[in-house]
Amino acid sequence: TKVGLVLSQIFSLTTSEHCFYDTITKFQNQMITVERLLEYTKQKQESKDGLVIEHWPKGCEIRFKDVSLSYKSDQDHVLKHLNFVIKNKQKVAIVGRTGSGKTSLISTLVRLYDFEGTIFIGNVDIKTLPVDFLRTKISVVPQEPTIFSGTLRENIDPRGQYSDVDIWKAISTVNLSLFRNLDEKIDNNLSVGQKQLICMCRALVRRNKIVIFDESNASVDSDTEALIQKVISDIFAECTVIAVMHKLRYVLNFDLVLVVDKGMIIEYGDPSSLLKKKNGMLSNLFNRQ
Ligand SMILES: Nc1ncnc2c1ncn2[C@@H]1O[C@H](COP(=O)(O)OP(=O)(O)OP(=O)(O)O)[C@@H](O)[C@H]1O
Repeated sequence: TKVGLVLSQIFSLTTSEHCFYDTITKFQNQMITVERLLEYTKQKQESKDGLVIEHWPKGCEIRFKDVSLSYKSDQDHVLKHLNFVIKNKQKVAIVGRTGSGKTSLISTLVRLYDFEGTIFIGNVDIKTLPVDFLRTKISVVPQEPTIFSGTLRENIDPRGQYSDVDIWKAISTVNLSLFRNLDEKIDNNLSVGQKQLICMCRALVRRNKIVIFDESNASVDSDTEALIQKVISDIFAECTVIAVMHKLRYVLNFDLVLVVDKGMIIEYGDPSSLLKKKNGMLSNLFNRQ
């Protein structure tokens, strides 16, 4: 439509010519949609094999053992031989320059891509679990949260598993005061921060013990940012939390910081010690903000 409008302004087109370009633009958009759908049909199906383990995970220690990842076999690795341990209930911030591999690292935990090496959660190699089962046990709050065109209830509890009381409890915990009714349709004009808070409600009702948070690159107002940090440190106190952080203002709230660069771990330790390191990568990133 925009292309049609611009063309009509440049060439001072008549209404019928304007309609013609409008139709062409719509047709082009529909062709892109068809192209995308065809791409999806070519995607390899994920294997659903594996063994469900009752009451897994008991302890939520996460252990990466020589984990590497490349998106395509003919491309360089974006994660290179990662080895680290996150203890049960620890809160870990992952930081690094743009493109260093932070989002790729957290995507391995829900097996979004095939990686080399082993990730143990609660002493179980996650490749031995059915992928759907694994994903129901880990809550992910993505950088660009998806909000379905539906009600607040459908967005927080898509499978209709929880009571109104549980859902309201989650909403009030994250202080989402915007809503009066669970069957209210969600307006897609919500801010990124508000969408992330709705994703956090999904995590809260499911009571998963592992929460992954990918901070948005978009600007989030300071109140919402503070609220998100409070949820991570206080509300998810009993969970193991891994949070990709772009803004380093709240980095001292975390037990540990893992600094990645070019897919490798450069520093891993408690934030106050790392910030004291002269010419350390965390202190350099921190001072630059
Ligand atoms: N789905 C993908 N397919 C191919 N390459 C990808 C894909 N996702 C990320 N990459 C590449 O992998 C590298 C690491 O990207 P990643 O998104 O993990 O970095 P990041 O540290 O999270 O960046 P940012 O801070 O900008 O979010 C980049 O070179 C990126 O271009």
